[in-house]
Amino acid sequence: MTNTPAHPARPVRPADGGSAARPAGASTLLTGISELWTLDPALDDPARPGEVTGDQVLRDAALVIEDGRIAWTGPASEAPPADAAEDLGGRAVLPGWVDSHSHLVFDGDRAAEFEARMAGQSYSAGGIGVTTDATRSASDERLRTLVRGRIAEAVAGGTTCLETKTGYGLTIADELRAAELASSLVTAGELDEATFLGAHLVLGEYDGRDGRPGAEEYVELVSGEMLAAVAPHVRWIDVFCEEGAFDPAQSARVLRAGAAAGLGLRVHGNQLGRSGGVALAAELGAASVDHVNHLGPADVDALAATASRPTAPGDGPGRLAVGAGPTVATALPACDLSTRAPLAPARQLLDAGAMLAIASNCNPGTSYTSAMTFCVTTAVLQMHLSLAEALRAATRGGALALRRTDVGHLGVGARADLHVLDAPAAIHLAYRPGMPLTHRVWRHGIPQAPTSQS
Ligand SMILES: N=CN[C@@H](CCC(=O)O)C(=O)O
Ligand SMILES: [Zn+2]
Repeated sequence: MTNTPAHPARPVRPADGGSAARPAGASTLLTGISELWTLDPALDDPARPGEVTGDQVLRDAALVIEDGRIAWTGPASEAPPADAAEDLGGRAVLPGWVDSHSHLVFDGDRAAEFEARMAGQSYSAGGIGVTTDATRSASDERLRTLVRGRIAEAVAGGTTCLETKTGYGLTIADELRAAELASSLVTAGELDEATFLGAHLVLGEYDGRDGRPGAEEYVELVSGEMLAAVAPHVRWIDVFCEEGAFDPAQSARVLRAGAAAGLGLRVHGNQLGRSGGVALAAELGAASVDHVNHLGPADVDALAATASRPTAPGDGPGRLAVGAGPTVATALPACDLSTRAPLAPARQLLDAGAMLAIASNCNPGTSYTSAMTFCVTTAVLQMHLSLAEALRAATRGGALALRRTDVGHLGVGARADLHVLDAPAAIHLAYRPGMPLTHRVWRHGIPQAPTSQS
């Protein structure tokens, strides 16, 4: 197998600027696909949940996009006619990455903090306050421009489904502003999921000294008035359950209030130590617990035990109920490297039977990158996952963590979110680390701006 596509991409019919320009109902046939990772859930093996089966990867394949959805996949020799066609030149096609964990609503960077860390300092939650100051000072317009720029970066790297969190406002007004921004971008189809993270840090203004309110009063605010203001704009609530942030009792209080408000639960847990976040997430039925660097055997067992929890239909097409199903363990490889933390034991989690996702955790403190491809590469090279395991975790795994069935795979009816590689096989993602392998991206069936020479 060579490391270049079999032949250059060649439009079979003239490029017309994308399906956005085509009439509704127009179909596009993509051929020249050397390897098509459909990861079609209809072909899952019930005896091996969480694994990629042979039928879920097609060779010499084709697919049809219609109305922003996958309308057909199969062998190229059996491809049906379509209104337009494009030859992808012998490239591999994957579902777009599902990045189930990012913090894109912020201003400022923390390069100096990062540099100090590379010189030996350890990460602590306190830096969140630095970003909170910068974010509060940013105008609405500036914040929107920054977030949209970060989304564009993520999409250029093959991400087509993106969650993001509030958490750098930490007052009612500032958290509401971040939630409204995220929610407006979800409505516009630029983001996919929005999460309330008022429980990110107890700022110094809640130190309980000299008549100032204390941490418990902040927890009261987050789970009361702040939650009430933000909840209409988000689907999820998250909490940073860690020493220096929120302890398990405080975290439980916030999460229970979120659940009572109809939100799904997410947890930042066991990042800096055995914080109790994993146990809490499993106990409360969180959809995901993220970081998971410091796990004891009981944590691994608790996550694995949730894997058989059934999901339930949600309140819209492509959505599952937020409160049913496994607690997905979400590894954040770029964050682990950027904080010089022990890598999350993804191999051990998979071997134990836990559900796994991989996400970027893009944020200015611990992981200033949205490069999901880098995360997948790292998971293979450093966390000892197979390419299929890492690829699945960064697509289907993320979708499960977000309780979505419309993304993370290319089964018929799925959102037409495609990641075309400048390579004949997906293993090149790990075989050629760091190379710009994203050739083309389709999101909602719409081709995005080309990202590499064809
Ligand atoms: N750990 C908590 N929150 C972020 C970091 C936030 C920051 O340091 O600004 C994370 O997921 O790593
Ligand atoms: Zn995070």
